[in-house]
Amino acid sequence: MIGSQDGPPALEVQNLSCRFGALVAVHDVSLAVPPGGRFGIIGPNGAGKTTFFNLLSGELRPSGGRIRLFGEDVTRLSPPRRVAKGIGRTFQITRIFPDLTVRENLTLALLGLSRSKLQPLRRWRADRVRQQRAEELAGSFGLAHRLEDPARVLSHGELRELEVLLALATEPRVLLLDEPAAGLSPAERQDIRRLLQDLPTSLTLVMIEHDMEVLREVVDRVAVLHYGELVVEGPTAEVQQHPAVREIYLGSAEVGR
Ligand SMILES: Nc1ncnc2c1ncn2[C@@H]1O[C@H](COP(=O)(O)OP(=O)(O)OP(=O)(O)O)[C@@H](O)[C@H]1O
Repeated sequence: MIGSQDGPPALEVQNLSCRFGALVAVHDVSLAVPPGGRFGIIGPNGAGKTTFFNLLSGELRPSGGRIRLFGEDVTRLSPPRRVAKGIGRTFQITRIFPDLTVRENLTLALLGLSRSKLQPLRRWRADRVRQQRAEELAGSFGLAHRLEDPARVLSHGELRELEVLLALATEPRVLLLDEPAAGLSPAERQDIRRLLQDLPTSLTLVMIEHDMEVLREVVDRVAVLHYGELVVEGPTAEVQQHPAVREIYLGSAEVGR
């Protein structure tokens, strides 16, 4: 496994649960991801994956359990405070502003680091450090030529890349990616796979993803959620072959791909 076994895990979840009325969307889930670990979460539709992410990023409060980031209990912190502590994420539904350029979207995300969100646009442009960082980020994903284009003209694949960049702009220590390859063409999938493989090794990555090829290449361990429960967790290849997992996915192409 990538990552150190010394010290506290980058992310530790203990007995985490979330109820919506009578429905238990996440039930007593425990797992730990070491610093620099690459971790995948799979499960059929409605298994509780997005709810689990919302608990991690603070969009939802758990009904029970604990979340620790590098040993620090963040269970009760608001989403912005978790971002400040180092949890970054993308969303299944994009949060990109379509009429702003790639540069402006990135600059806005970079401004999320400070308390100066209300600076007028011309002052962002004068902020050389952030402009340089926006250019570096775009360059690292091959989006430098798109900096001055409005986000609405980007391809689906480029939008997905921009989402990852926006999350990286918050300088996360733990990055949560919600289906980064969803809806991409085979060529775009390859691009995002490469991009994810090239992320700094110090970054801890947790991603929800259906595409087993992406998972095999990017993550080293996978957890399977089913009806809100963690059914199996282990090395990607083993999990893929696990009888319980094959049964859950029986009739579905997802796990055999
Ligand atoms: N805000 C909510 N209020 C009530 N029920 C919810 C809410 N959010 C999710 N659920 C329910 O919780 C269960 C888990 O949903 P969740 O979206 O977490 O699953 P998922 O594994 O992410 O599914 P998908 O792959 O379709 O995105 C589902 O039965 C869903 O209908």
